[in-house]
Amino acid sequence: MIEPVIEVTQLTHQYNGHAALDQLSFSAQKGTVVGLLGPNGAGKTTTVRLLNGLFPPTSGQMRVLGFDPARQGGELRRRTGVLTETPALYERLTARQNLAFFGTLCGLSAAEVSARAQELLDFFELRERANDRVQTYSKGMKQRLAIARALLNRPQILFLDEPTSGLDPEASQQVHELIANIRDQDGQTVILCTHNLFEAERLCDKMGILNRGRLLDFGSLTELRQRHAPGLWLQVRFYQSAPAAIPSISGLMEAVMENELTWRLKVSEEAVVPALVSQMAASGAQILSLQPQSLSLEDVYFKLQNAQKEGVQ
Ligand SMILES: Nc1ncnc2c1ncn2[C@@H]1O[C@H](COP(=O)(O)OP(=O)(O)OP(=O)(O)O)[C@@H](O)[C@H]1O
Repeated sequence: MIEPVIEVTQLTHQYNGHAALDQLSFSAQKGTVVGLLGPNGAGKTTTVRLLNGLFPPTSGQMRVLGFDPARQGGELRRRTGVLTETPALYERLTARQNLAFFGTLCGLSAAEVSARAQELLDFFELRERANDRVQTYSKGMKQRLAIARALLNRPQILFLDEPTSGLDPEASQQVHELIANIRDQDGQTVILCTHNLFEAERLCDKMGILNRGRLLDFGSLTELRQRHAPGLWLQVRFYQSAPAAIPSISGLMEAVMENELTWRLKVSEEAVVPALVSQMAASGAQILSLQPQSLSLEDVYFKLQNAQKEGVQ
């Protein structure tokens, strides 16, 4: 079995008696992207701070890369990289000078700093502008440089807090590709805090959905869908005419007519689909197309958040 790089059990944190995190439990495996999703104030940033040992939790247990962050924060932080919501870069220095400065702070030698900076400038496509002051960069370039800064020490875990906030779609897409590359090429674990559900759906292998410090659920999108929105919707389009009746096979949960030639059918699982198609064809139906319609993360997310609001959870 693969050892988790992060293991959190019943983690609770209060600021001045106010609970920011309440009994949070989850784990993250090496080489995966794990998302922490939730509205403002859900507890995402607090989780990142606790996992990096910036302060101890009120209660609960954590292991990160085998360390106890509350007691071994310094050792742990040499092996993690953090991009905060407001990344600190020196605007009057160039990208290369910024990387050199922060690399030296990480304890890299002059030769290591220069080689690593060059590697990162290439990877983040900043080479051409490496000797220009950061104040002349676009927001997307600054964000790429900030992620490069977080990667200087070759961290085993990279924490990214809202890495695409304020970026335009092109710059966001570029950052998404970089995050996927970081996981795929270097086998690093990425903890991604985000409000952006499209980003989470695209990048995360597993995700935790938080609300006011409570974890509403944790899993892959497939697992979350199975738990909170079971079944599979199919859109079926017929050629010229729809059948008078949709056959009642076992596993067909709902049938809704969209228009004369289009039906939406909900089945319990994919395995039921071939029998449904055969029965419809046997009854003379001419099927033009059949399109499975997966629920998006957004559908699942709002189902969970709304259930929480209504006190169902
Ligand atoms: N230093 C602090 N002192 C007091 N309360 C705090 C502090 N930091 C965070 N909180 C509170 O803890 C709760 C969780 O905040 P946190 O910043 O962890 O949430 P978040 O999910 O990262 O939110 P956002 O998406 O807005 O960054 C909020 O109610 C917040 O007001």
